[in-house]
Formats: sequence, structure tokens, C-alpha cells
Amino acid sequence: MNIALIAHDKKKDDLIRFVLAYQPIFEQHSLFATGTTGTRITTETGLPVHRFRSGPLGGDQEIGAYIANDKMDLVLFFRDPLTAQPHEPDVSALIRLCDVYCVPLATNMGSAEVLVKGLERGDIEWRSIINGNE
Ligand SMILES: O=C(CO)COP(=O)(O)O
Repeated sequence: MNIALIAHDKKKDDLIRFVLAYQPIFEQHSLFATGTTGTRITTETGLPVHRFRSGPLGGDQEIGAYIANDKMDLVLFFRDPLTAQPHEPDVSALIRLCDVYCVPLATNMGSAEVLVKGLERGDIEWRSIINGNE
């Protein structure tokens, strides 16, 4: 499965801890991330990550393009709801595309935990039928 990992600045520490906690699961999948998030994941967990541009510089939109082309199977986006983002329209567009294409999306650690456990159990295997991936 192709998994997008994204975190706003104040949530990046949480995302790193989350990826470390579930590293054995993430190791079995292809990881994608916005620029700064991806750099931190690679540096602090050693996992390979395909990095897009930084979120404010178009990274959210690049991930949105993957979603629109059925190339993203799961999105874990640790949003910061208490800080205004200069690229808020991009954030909204990414979330909207997840809804358009029925891509499982978590916007906080609580829901991310449920999705990752579902991923491990095979609950998201139906995505393989859509995109032909294994
Ligand atoms: O801003 C972001 C998502 O909207 C995240 O971008 P970075 O990973 O480059 O900080």
C-alpha cells in the first residue's frame, strides 16, 4: 500500500513517535510524505520515504494528485487545528480529495491508530482491487 504521512510543525514529534511505535507495520509499505515531515521520518526512523515538496510549497497538492490518480491508499495527516496555516486551501483540498476518492484518512493520532491497526489486519485490502497494487 502507498501511505502518505504528513504533519504540521507542532504535530511532527507526535508523528515521529507514532511511526516508531508502528514501525514493523510501516516497513511493509511504501511511504510518502511532504518535505519536512519526510526528512524527519527518514532521519529519525531510518525508513525510506518518497518526499514531495514541503506542504506550504505545494507538497499537499502533490499528494492530492496521487490521490486523484488512485496512487495513494491511506493518508495519515496529523493536523494542527490551533495554528493558522498559510496554505489552508491546500490542506482543505487534500482532505476533500480523500473524500472524493474514498481514501481512508486520519487527521489525528487517535484515528490514525485505528486505521493502522485496520491496515495490519487487512481491512484496507479493497484498495488493491482499485489500483491493482499488492
Ligand atoms: O504543511 C504541511 C502539511 O499541510 C506539512 O509540510 P512539511 O512536512 O513540509 O512541514
